[in-house]
Amino acid sequence: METDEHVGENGEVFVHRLKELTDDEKQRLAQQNSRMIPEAKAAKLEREAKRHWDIFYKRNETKFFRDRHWTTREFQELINFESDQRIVFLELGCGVGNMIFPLVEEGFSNFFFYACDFSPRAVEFVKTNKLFDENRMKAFCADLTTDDLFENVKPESVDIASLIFVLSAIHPSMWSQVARLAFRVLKPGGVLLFRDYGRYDMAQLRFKPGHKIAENFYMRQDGTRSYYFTEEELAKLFSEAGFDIIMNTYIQRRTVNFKEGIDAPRIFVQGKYKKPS
Ligand SMILES: C[S@@+](CC[C@H](N)C(=O)[O-])C[C@H]1O[C@@H](n2cnc3c(N)ncnc32)[C@H](O)[C@@H]1O
Repeated sequence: METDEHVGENGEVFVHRLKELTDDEKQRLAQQNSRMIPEAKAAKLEREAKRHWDIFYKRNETKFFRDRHWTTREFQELINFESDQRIVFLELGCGVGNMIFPLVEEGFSNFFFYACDFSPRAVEFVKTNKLFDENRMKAFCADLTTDDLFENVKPESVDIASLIFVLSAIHPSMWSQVARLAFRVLKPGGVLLFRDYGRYDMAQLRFKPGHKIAENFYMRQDGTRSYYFTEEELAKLFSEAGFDIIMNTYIQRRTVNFKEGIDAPRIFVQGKYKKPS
Protein backbone atom coordinates (compact mmCIF):
# COMPACT_ATOMS: atom_id res chain seq x y z
CA MET A 1 0.00 0.00 0.00
CA GLU A 2 1.21 3.53 -0.77
CA THR A 3 2.27 5.65 2.17
CA ASP A 4 3.93 8.68 0.60
CA GLU A 5 2.14 11.74 -0.74
CA HIS A 6 2.80 12.79 -4.29
CA VAL A 7 1.62 15.04 -7.09
CA GLY A 8 0.26 13.34 -10.21
CA GLU A 9 0.63 14.37 -13.84
CA ASN A 10 -2.45 16.58 -13.84
CA GLY A 11 -1.60 18.40 -10.64
CA GLU A 12 -3.71 15.98 -8.61
CA VAL A 13 -2.34 15.52 -5.11
CA PHE A 14 -2.48 12.04 -3.59
CA VAL A 15 -2.75 12.35 0.19
CA HIS A 16 -3.48 10.11 3.14
CA ARG A 17 -4.91 12.69 5.50
CA LEU A 18 -8.38 14.07 5.89
CA LYS A 19 -8.95 17.64 4.77
CA GLU A 20 -8.84 20.09 7.68
CA LEU A 21 -12.00 22.11 7.99
CA THR A 22 -12.09 25.87 8.47
CA ASP A 23 -14.39 27.27 11.17
CA ASP A 24 -16.78 28.37 8.45
CA GLU A 25 -16.89 24.86 6.97
CA LYS A 26 -17.44 23.30 10.41
CA GLN A 27 -20.35 25.65 10.90
CA ARG A 28 -21.84 24.73 7.53
CA LEU A 29 -21.65 21.01 8.38
CA ALA A 30 -23.26 21.66 11.77
CA GLN A 31 -26.08 23.60 10.11
CA GLN A 32 -26.87 20.59 7.93
CA ASN A 33 -27.92 18.76 11.12
CA SER A 34 -30.53 21.39 11.93
CA ARG A 35 -32.96 19.84 9.44
CA MET A 36 -32.38 16.17 8.62
CA ILE A 37 -34.47 14.18 6.15
CA PRO A 38 -37.25 12.39 8.06
CA GLU A 39 -36.89 8.60 8.29
CA ALA A 40 -40.01 7.90 6.20
CA LYS A 41 -38.68 10.06 3.37
CA ALA A 42 -35.24 8.43 3.60
CA ALA A 43 -36.86 4.98 3.34
CA LYS A 44 -38.82 6.14 0.29
CA LEU A 45 -35.62 7.41 -1.35
CA GLU A 46 -34.10 3.98 -0.81
CA ARG A 47 -37.13 2.18 -2.30
CA GLU A 48 -37.13 4.53 -5.28
CA ALA A 49 -33.38 4.76 -5.91
CA LYS A 50 -33.61 3.08 -9.31
CA ARG A 51 -36.51 5.30 -10.41
CA HIS A 52 -34.62 8.48 -9.43
CA TRP A 53 -31.55 7.45 -11.43
CA ASP A 54 -33.68 6.47 -14.39
CA ILE A 55 -35.39 9.89 -14.34
CA PHE A 56 -31.92 11.46 -14.03
CA TYR A 57 -30.95 9.82 -17.35
CA LYS A 58 -34.29 10.75 -18.93
CA ARG A 59 -33.56 14.40 -18.08
CA ASN A 60 -29.82 14.53 -18.73
CA GLU A 61 -29.50 11.83 -21.40
CA THR A 62 -25.76 11.35 -22.07
CA LYS A 63 -24.81 14.94 -21.33
CA PHE A 64 -24.13 14.97 -17.59
CA PHE A 65 -20.95 13.01 -16.84
CA ARG A 66 -17.82 13.65 -18.82
CA ASP A 67 -15.96 10.80 -20.49
CA ARG A 68 -13.42 9.42 -18.06
CA HIS A 69 -10.28 9.91 -20.13
CA TRP A 70 -8.03 9.69 -17.05
CA THR A 71 -8.52 6.00 -16.38
CA THR A 72 -5.52 4.62 -18.24
CA ARG A 73 -3.29 7.22 -16.57
CA GLU A 74 -4.53 6.39 -13.08
CA PHE A 75 -5.04 2.68 -13.51
CA GLN A 76 -1.97 1.14 -15.12
CA GLU A 77 -3.69 -2.23 -14.59
CA LEU A 78 -5.67 -1.40 -17.73
CA ILE A 79 -2.59 -1.29 -19.92
CA ASN A 80 -0.19 -3.72 -18.30
CA PHE A 81 -0.94 -6.60 -20.62
CA GLU A 82 0.49 -8.31 -23.62
CA SER A 83 -1.53 -6.98 -26.56
CA ASP A 84 -2.87 -10.45 -27.40
CA GLN A 85 -3.94 -11.32 -23.85
CA ARG A 86 -7.73 -11.52 -23.67
CA ILE A 87 -9.07 -9.37 -20.85
CA VAL A 88 -12.61 -9.41 -19.50
CA PHE A 89 -13.60 -6.01 -18.12
CA LEU A 90 -16.77 -5.26 -16.15
CA GLU A 91 -18.05 -1.81 -15.38
CA LEU A 92 -20.33 -1.94 -12.34
CA GLY A 93 -22.81 0.98 -12.42
CA CYS A 94 -21.78 2.03 -15.91
CA GLY A 95 -24.22 4.92 -16.40
CA VAL A 96 -24.06 5.80 -20.09
CA GLY A 97 -20.60 4.23 -20.49
CA ASN A 98 -18.28 7.17 -19.74
CA MET A 99 -15.57 4.77 -18.60
CA ILE A 100 -15.74 2.08 -21.26
CA PHE A 101 -16.19 4.14 -24.43
CA PRO A 102 -12.94 6.14 -24.02
CA LEU A 103 -11.19 2.75 -23.73
CA VAL A 104 -12.97 1.47 -26.85
CA GLU A 105 -11.89 4.63 -28.68
CA GLU A 106 -8.27 4.02 -27.67
CA GLY A 107 -8.35 0.50 -29.13
CA PHE A 108 -8.26 -2.10 -26.38
CA SER A 109 -9.16 -4.67 -29.00
CA ASN A 110 -8.17 -7.54 -26.68
CA PHE A 111 -10.86 -6.49 -24.16
CA PHE A 112 -14.37 -7.86 -23.82
CA PHE A 113 -16.53 -5.27 -22.05
CA TYR A 114 -19.46 -5.99 -19.76
CA ALA A 115 -21.36 -2.92 -18.57
CA CYS A 116 -24.27 -2.92 -16.14
CA ASP A 117 -26.43 -0.42 -14.34
CA PHE A 118 -29.82 -0.59 -12.66
CA SER A 119 -31.20 2.27 -14.78
CA PRO A 120 -32.78 0.82 -17.96
CA ARG A 121 -32.40 4.19 -19.70
CA ALA A 122 -28.67 4.34 -18.92
CA VAL A 123 -28.19 0.82 -20.32
CA GLU A 124 -30.14 1.78 -23.43
CA PHE A 125 -27.82 4.78 -23.95
CA VAL A 126 -24.83 2.42 -23.77
CA LYS A 127 -26.40 0.12 -26.36
CA THR A 128 -27.21 2.97 -28.74
CA ASN A 129 -23.75 4.61 -28.50
CA LYS A 130 -22.12 4.64 -31.94
CA LEU A 131 -19.10 2.84 -30.46
CA PHE A 132 -21.19 -0.02 -29.09
CA ASP A 133 -20.17 -3.28 -30.72
CA GLU A 134 -22.05 -6.38 -29.64
CA ASN A 135 -19.20 -8.62 -30.73
CA ARG A 136 -17.08 -7.30 -27.90
CA MET A 137 -19.57 -5.75 -25.48
CA LYS A 138 -22.59 -6.68 -23.46
CA ALA A 139 -24.69 -4.10 -21.63
CA PHE A 140 -27.46 -5.17 -19.26
CA CYS A 141 -29.53 -4.11 -16.26
CA ALA A 142 -28.44 -5.28 -12.82
CA ASP A 143 -28.98 -3.99 -9.32
CA LEU A 144 -25.65 -4.31 -7.52
CA THR A 145 -27.36 -4.84 -4.17
CA THR A 146 -28.79 -8.14 -5.50
CA ASP A 147 -27.39 -11.13 -7.40
CA ASP A 148 -28.83 -9.97 -10.78
CA LEU A 149 -25.33 -9.65 -12.16
CA PHE A 150 -24.82 -13.41 -12.33
CA GLU A 151 -27.62 -13.78 -14.87
CA ASN A 152 -25.17 -12.28 -17.37
CA VAL A 153 -21.65 -12.80 -16.02
CA LYS A 154 -20.24 -15.98 -14.50
CA PRO A 155 -18.60 -15.87 -11.05
CA GLU A 156 -14.78 -15.70 -11.19
CA SER A 157 -14.78 -14.74 -14.88
CA VAL A 158 -13.67 -11.07 -14.82
CA ASP A 159 -10.08 -9.77 -14.92
CA ILE A 160 -10.81 -6.11 -14.14
CA ALA A 161 -13.93 -4.56 -12.65
CA SER A 162 -14.60 -0.90 -11.92
CA LEU A 163 -16.81 1.02 -9.52
CA ILE A 164 -16.54 4.65 -10.57
CA PHE A 165 -18.70 7.12 -8.59
CA VAL A 166 -21.23 4.34 -7.90
CA LEU A 167 -20.84 3.17 -4.29
CA SER A 168 -21.55 6.73 -3.05
CA ALA A 169 -25.02 6.42 -4.61
CA ILE A 170 -25.78 3.24 -2.66
CA HIS A 171 -27.06 3.08 0.92
CA PRO A 172 -24.19 2.35 3.38
CA SER A 173 -26.03 -0.72 4.70
CA MET A 174 -25.60 -2.32 1.22
CA TRP A 175 -21.92 -1.56 0.62
CA SER A 176 -20.59 -4.87 1.97
CA GLN A 177 -22.98 -6.72 -0.36
CA VAL A 178 -21.64 -4.73 -3.33
CA ALA A 179 -18.01 -5.31 -2.28
CA ARG A 180 -18.64 -9.06 -1.97
CA LEU A 181 -20.38 -9.10 -5.35
CA ALA A 182 -17.31 -7.52 -6.97
CA PHE A 183 -15.11 -10.06 -5.17
CA ARG A 184 -17.21 -13.01 -6.38
CA VAL A 185 -17.26 -11.94 -10.02
CA LEU A 186 -13.48 -11.39 -10.25
CA LYS A 187 -11.04 -14.14 -11.15
CA PRO A 188 -8.41 -14.88 -8.49
CA GLY A 189 -5.75 -12.21 -9.11
CA GLY A 190 -8.37 -9.87 -10.63
CA VAL A 191 -8.49 -6.18 -9.71
CA LEU A 192 -11.29 -3.79 -8.75
CA LEU A 193 -10.62 -0.17 -9.75
CA PHE A 194 -12.41 2.40 -7.61
CA ARG A 195 -12.97 6.14 -7.59
CA ASP A 196 -15.60 8.11 -5.70
CA TYR A 197 -16.33 11.23 -3.66
CA GLY A 198 -14.05 11.94 -0.67
CA ARG A 199 -14.92 13.26 2.78
CA TYR A 200 -15.37 17.05 2.88
CA ASP A 201 -15.40 17.41 -0.88
CA MET A 202 -16.85 20.82 -1.68
CA ALA A 203 -20.10 19.21 -2.90
CA GLN A 204 -20.59 17.79 0.62
CA LEU A 205 -19.91 21.13 2.28
CA ARG A 206 -22.38 22.87 -0.03
CA PHE A 207 -25.49 20.88 0.99
CA LYS A 208 -28.06 23.10 2.68
CA PRO A 209 -30.12 21.94 5.70
CA GLY A 210 -32.91 19.60 4.55
CA HIS A 211 -30.67 17.33 2.46
CA LYS A 212 -28.84 15.20 5.00
CA ILE A 213 -30.03 11.58 5.34
CA ALA A 214 -27.34 10.23 7.68
CA GLU A 215 -23.72 11.01 8.55
CA ASN A 216 -21.97 12.00 5.29
CA PHE A 217 -24.93 10.78 3.21
CA TYR A 218 -27.14 13.29 1.37
CA MET A 219 -30.02 13.66 -1.05
CA ARG A 220 -29.53 15.84 -4.11
CA GLN A 221 -32.34 17.98 -5.49
CA ASP A 222 -33.26 15.28 -8.03
CA GLY A 223 -33.64 12.51 -5.41
CA THR A 224 -30.31 10.76 -6.17
CA ARG A 225 -28.05 10.33 -3.16
CA SER A 226 -24.38 10.71 -2.43
CA TYR A 227 -21.99 9.58 0.29
CA TYR A 228 -18.53 11.08 0.96
CA PHE A 229 -15.94 8.46 1.93
CA THR A 230 -12.84 8.35 4.09
CA GLU A 231 -10.01 6.12 2.94
CA GLU A 232 -10.21 4.16 6.19
CA GLU A 233 -13.84 3.20 5.54
CA LEU A 234 -12.94 1.90 2.11
CA ALA A 235 -9.89 -0.04 3.29
CA LYS A 236 -12.03 -1.74 5.93
CA LEU A 237 -14.92 -2.45 3.56
CA PHE A 238 -12.82 -4.00 0.81
CA SER A 239 -10.44 -5.92 3.04
CA GLU A 240 -13.40 -7.42 4.91
CA ALA A 241 -14.77 -8.54 1.53
CA GLY A 242 -11.48 -10.42 0.97
CA PHE A 243 -9.48 -7.98 -1.17
CA ASP A 244 -5.82 -7.04 -0.76
CA ILE A 245 -5.48 -3.26 -0.76
CA ILE A 246 -3.05 -2.19 -3.49
CA MET A 247 -3.90 1.51 -3.40
CA ASN A 248 -6.29 3.52 -1.28
CA THR A 249 -5.88 7.28 -1.16
CA TYR A 250 -7.51 10.70 -1.26
CA ILE A 251 -7.04 12.72 -4.41
CA GLN A 252 -7.22 16.49 -4.18
CA ARG A 253 -7.60 18.38 -7.41
CA ARG A 254 -9.06 21.59 -8.73
CA THR A 255 -11.81 21.72 -11.30
CA VAL A 256 -11.14 24.91 -13.23
CA ASN A 257 -13.40 26.46 -15.85
CA PHE A 258 -12.25 30.02 -16.62
CA LYS A 259 -15.24 30.73 -18.86
CA GLU A 260 -17.73 29.94 -16.12
CA GLY A 261 -15.53 31.39 -13.36
CA ILE A 262 -15.30 28.04 -11.58
CA ASP A 263 -12.23 27.07 -9.56
CA ALA A 264 -13.38 24.34 -7.23
CA PRO A 265 -11.17 22.19 -5.00
CA ARG A 266 -12.40 18.61 -5.24
CA ILE A 267 -11.66 15.62 -3.04
CA PHE A 268 -11.99 12.10 -4.37
CA VAL A 269 -10.98 8.69 -3.06
CA GLN A 270 -9.24 6.25 -5.33
CA GLY A 271 -8.50 2.59 -4.78
CA LYS A 272 -7.19 -0.57 -6.37
CA TYR A 273 -8.26 -3.74 -4.64
CA LYS A 274 -6.96 -7.12 -5.66
CA LYS A 275 -8.57 -10.53 -5.20
CA PRO A 276 -5.79 -12.80 -3.91
CA SER A 277 -4.59 -15.39 -6.46
C1 LIG B 1 -22.67 8.99 -10.57
S1 LIG B 1 -23.23 7.78 -11.70
C2 LIG B 1 -21.69 7.17 -12.35
C3 LIG B 1 -21.83 6.45 -13.66
C4 LIG B 1 -20.54 5.95 -14.29
N1 LIG B 1 -19.88 4.94 -13.49
C5 LIG B 1 -19.59 7.08 -14.60
O1 LIG B 1 -18.49 7.07 -14.10
O2 LIG B 1 -19.99 7.97 -15.33
C6 LIG B 1 -23.77 6.51 -10.60
C7 LIG B 1 -24.39 5.33 -11.32
O3 LIG B 1 -24.64 4.27 -10.40
C8 LIG B 1 -25.85 3.65 -10.78
N2 LIG B 1 -26.36 2.92 -9.60
C9 LIG B 1 -26.69 3.45 -8.40
N3 LIG B 1 -27.12 2.47 -7.58
C10 LIG B 1 -27.03 1.31 -8.27
C11 LIG B 1 -27.35 -0.05 -7.96
N4 LIG B 1 -27.84 -0.41 -6.76
N5 LIG B 1 -27.14 -0.98 -8.92
C12 LIG B 1 -26.66 -0.63 -10.15
N6 LIG B 1 -26.36 0.63 -10.49
C13 LIG B 1 -26.54 1.59 -9.56
C14 LIG B 1 -26.73 4.80 -11.24
O4 LIG B 1 -27.80 4.40 -12.06
C15 LIG B 1 -25.72 5.66 -11.98
O5 LIG B 1 -25.66 5.33 -13.34
